[in-house]
Amino acid sequence: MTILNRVNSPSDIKKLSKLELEQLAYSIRAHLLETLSVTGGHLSSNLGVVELTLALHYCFDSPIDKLIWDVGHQSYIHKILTGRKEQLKTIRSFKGISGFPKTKENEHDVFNTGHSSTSISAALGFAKARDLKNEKNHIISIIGDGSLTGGMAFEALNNAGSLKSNFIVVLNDNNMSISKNVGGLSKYLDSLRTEPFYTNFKGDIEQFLKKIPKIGDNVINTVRKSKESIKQFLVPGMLFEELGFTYLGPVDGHNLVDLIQTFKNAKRLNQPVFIHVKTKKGKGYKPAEENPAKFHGTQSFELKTGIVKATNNQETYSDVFGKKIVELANKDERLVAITAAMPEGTGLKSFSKIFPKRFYDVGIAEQHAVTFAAGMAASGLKPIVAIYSSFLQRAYDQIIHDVCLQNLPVIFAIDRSGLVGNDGETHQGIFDISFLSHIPNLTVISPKDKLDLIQGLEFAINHNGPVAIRYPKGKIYECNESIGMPYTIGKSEVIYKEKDIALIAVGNTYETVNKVYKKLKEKNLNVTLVNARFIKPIDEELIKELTREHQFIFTFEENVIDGGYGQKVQYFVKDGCENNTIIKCFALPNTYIEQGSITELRYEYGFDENTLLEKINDMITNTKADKGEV
Ligand SMILES: Cc1ncc(C[n+]2csc(CCOP(=O)(O)OP(=O)(O)O)c2C)c(N)n1
Ligand SMILES: CC(=O)[C@@H](O)[C@H](O)COP(=O)(O)O
Ligand SMILES: [Mg+2]
Repeated sequence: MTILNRVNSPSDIKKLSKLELEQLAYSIRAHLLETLSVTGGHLSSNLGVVELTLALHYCFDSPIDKLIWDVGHQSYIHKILTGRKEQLKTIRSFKGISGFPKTKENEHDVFNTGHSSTSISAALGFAKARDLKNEKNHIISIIGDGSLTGGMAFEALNNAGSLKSNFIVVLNDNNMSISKNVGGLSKYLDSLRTEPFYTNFKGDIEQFLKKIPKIGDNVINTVRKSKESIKQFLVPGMLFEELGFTYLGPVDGHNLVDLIQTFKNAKRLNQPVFIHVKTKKGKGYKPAEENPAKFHGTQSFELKTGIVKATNNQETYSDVFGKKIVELANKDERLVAITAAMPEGTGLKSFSKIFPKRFYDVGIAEQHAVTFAAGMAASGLKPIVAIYSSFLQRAYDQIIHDVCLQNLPVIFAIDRSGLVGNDGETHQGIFDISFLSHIPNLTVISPKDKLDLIQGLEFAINHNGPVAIRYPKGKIYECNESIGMPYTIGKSEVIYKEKDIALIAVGNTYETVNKVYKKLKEKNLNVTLVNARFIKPIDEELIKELTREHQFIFTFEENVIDGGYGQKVQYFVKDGCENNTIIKCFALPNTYIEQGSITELRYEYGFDENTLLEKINDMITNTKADKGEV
């Protein structure tokens, strides 16, 4: 029986001795590793915060005190300590527990997260509300060094410094985002971590200077004249002090005694406190310590060796995108690539190695990435900004105000469009068609397969204006019937042209729709099959033509129904065509879609081949019956 068996809630750890806490940290790591080696998940970040989470729950009284986890991918230990250790095996799975904090899941999850850099703002909101209500509790935001590169974190720090009550920001600094952290701030934090002098310096500046032979007295005299500037040199965390925080640290984030002492001190201060904790990403598991990025978000793996279980090395959409832009960059030296802290996920790793001077990782700063690209485009370059669909939501105004209003030739490579699966609500890329397809000047395309993605990127590079090209997570689809029709703006790709029933597939839905098409053909129905390709502008000429010869047009998209492609078609047909063609849009409901595998979610939301076929058949039969045709 391990000590973890005795821990079912945070109150159970408050009575433990130092030795027992250390044993508990060991048991938690073992439990985490054993479970995640089967389920997969965000391993490295969680291994790095075992002691930090233990110390937080030891010192504070959750859920009265509020622990707000930035991104929340590192909240697994918090989940283990708050009654969910058995459920950990269901993490990120359909109907299981979420990989992020969820208020509906547990009272200790006080604020939902998933996207980065929100925790300080949210915590400050809690703190202000507490003060207004005259309540007495502690509010703690726990943010990583990667997430601190997000602008929102600074907006919140700037706002928080004036608070006159207790508010704690814990910086979990492991020098890593998913990949190595980037930028000036990271260097600044690094300087605080690497100078042991700073770490130990707590005393009187003058006492210290006196110890320096000869130089000391002179320096003191100068210093007396300029107390602030010497503070600048010698007080660690001056940046945070200047923002109005009391800076504590750096603290060894794997030393429970130091952590507990620091949190106890921080609790006593009636003001904003910034605690700088240094941790090692992947701590306690050699393969993850050696390669934290690989185990940041991992599939299942063999515990002994750290070998990630076979994914058959399947080529993904991100891989194809990454290869193609290297090829395009070889031909066009104006092409540059930008990522917001996702070089691996977006497939830009090889580009970064081949063209280091034309590659920019700007940190977790999607808004900045877009406007940065706009500046480059305005200077004659061809920037490609590769951002996941859900993270691009952040940069809505920058897309409109900085890029599209000026009709600048920025290419938005939107990865993870559509359902992404296990990350759940915060990460599903199901809003991009709706939030992009009404923006003037922006062309929006959604390729159906590998060849189409390649052609789409060629089109985007040659187009003189902003283009958004969206493609999904996972294995690339190669369509045997791919005809590779050349790209013309606003023209769909007609794969088979008949009469009566038209199926128009948007992007990745083509794979399933193609199967539906074949089943309908087996029933000797007359079916037209179209790859929409352009979401904006839509192919009005084709749609007009289809309404003349088809009783039904069915559209398919992995996007919420409102503001989607199907509604655009419906609107156009109502407004611009004279026939009575029935348009039925297959899309996702206007809701937040939980976690699960992509296949499970497609079943759940009726997007699998059989359900679609059934619905289409029913619709055809009912309509014909209404018309007295059967
Ligand atoms: C807005 C946004 N952009 C990108 C991401 C993807 N992302 C998740 S975790 C992460 C790295 C976070 O680094 P850090 O905060 O230092 O935490 P660590 O993983 O090092 O523990 C990134 C880039 C995200 N969740 N949200
Ligand atoms: C926590 C987070 O936002 C990322 O780690 C995300 O889970 C990455 O998703 P992919 O695994 O699809 O790259
Ligand atoms: Mg980090």
